[in-house]
Amino acid sequence: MTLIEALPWLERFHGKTVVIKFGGNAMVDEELKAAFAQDVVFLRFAGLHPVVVHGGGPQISAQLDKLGLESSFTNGLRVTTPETMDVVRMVLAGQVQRELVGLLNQHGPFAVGMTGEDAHTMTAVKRYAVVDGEPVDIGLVGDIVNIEAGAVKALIGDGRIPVISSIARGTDGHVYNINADTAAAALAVALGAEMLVVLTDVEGLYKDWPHSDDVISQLDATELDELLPTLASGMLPKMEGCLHAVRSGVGTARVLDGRVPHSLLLEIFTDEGIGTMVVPDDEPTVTGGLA
Ligand SMILES: Nc1ncnc2c1ncn2[C@@H]1O[C@H](COP(=O)(O)OP(=O)(O)O)[C@@H](O)[C@H]1O
Ligand SMILES: CC(=O)N[C@@H](CCC(=O)OP(=O)(O)O)C(=O)O
Repeated sequence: MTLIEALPWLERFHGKTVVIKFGGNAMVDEELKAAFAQDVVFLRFAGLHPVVVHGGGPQISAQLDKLGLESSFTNGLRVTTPETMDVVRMVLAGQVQRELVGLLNQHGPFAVGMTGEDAHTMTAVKRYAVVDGEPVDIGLVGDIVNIEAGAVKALIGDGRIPVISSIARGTDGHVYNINADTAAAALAVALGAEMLVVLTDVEGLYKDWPHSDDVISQLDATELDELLPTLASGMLPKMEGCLHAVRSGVGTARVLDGRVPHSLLLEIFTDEGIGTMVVPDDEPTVTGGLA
């Protein structure tokens, strides 16, 4: 990458909000985590407004395991008992979020951690999984029904980098566990973000997974809508989130390989788009990272 190649992208994205979802599977490697923190701080210095929403599924499962508690998933969502919820809250807000805040703040006083509970940022209602057309009770798993983006916007306005755990306050007094992809997409919409970037542990959206590893480099909302019923659990909330985002005003939604060091910078500031980019329906086909 030559530096000058970045100029059109710097011009285009200056002052724009980018919501980045950092997935639990992409955050198991120490060097990758540090490279991710560098990229996010780079975006901040380049004049963009990065906002991080993080997951931590593998880390929650590991802690449950240590405590002798079982992890079980229905349609990719963790069955969340009150006991499980305590562990989810402890691991996401107390461990994963703290670690990301620490890594970002090695570069300056930027990151401020919060959960969706803070300042009523995320409000949820109970969500049921649907199995064979029937609703299934999966405990304290929530669907976001409202976002109060004021606190996040105030942090952005103050030059900070918000780091948000996917936990929401319920209107019924409970605390809800939210899939982090869903939370990131909802926040991107509420912030009117230019871009939603989902970092994960595969190259992007595979065409015919698990039979082939051909990555779909670009598709529009209608094409994605048609593909959704064929997707398996881990990818489903990601691609549903991307679809919701581009249909609700977010410029583009991208799924990137978090295992590639600096994939975030490569995607945003170079002409070679990597991973999968979802564009709104009326967007002309483009090459590279530009949408
Ligand atoms: N069509 C697909 N393309 C790519 N990955 C897929 C697809 N369908 C299912 N997957 C699975 O989804 C996983 C990513 O989801 P997940 O494990 O929830 O990641 P994260 O922890 O980053 O949120 C991949 O590792 C892969 O096993
Ligand atoms: C309801 C639900 O399933 N919540 C997720 C929240 C964390 C998450 O989404 O983490 P990843 O992005 O690393 O998968 C969970 O408990 O695992």
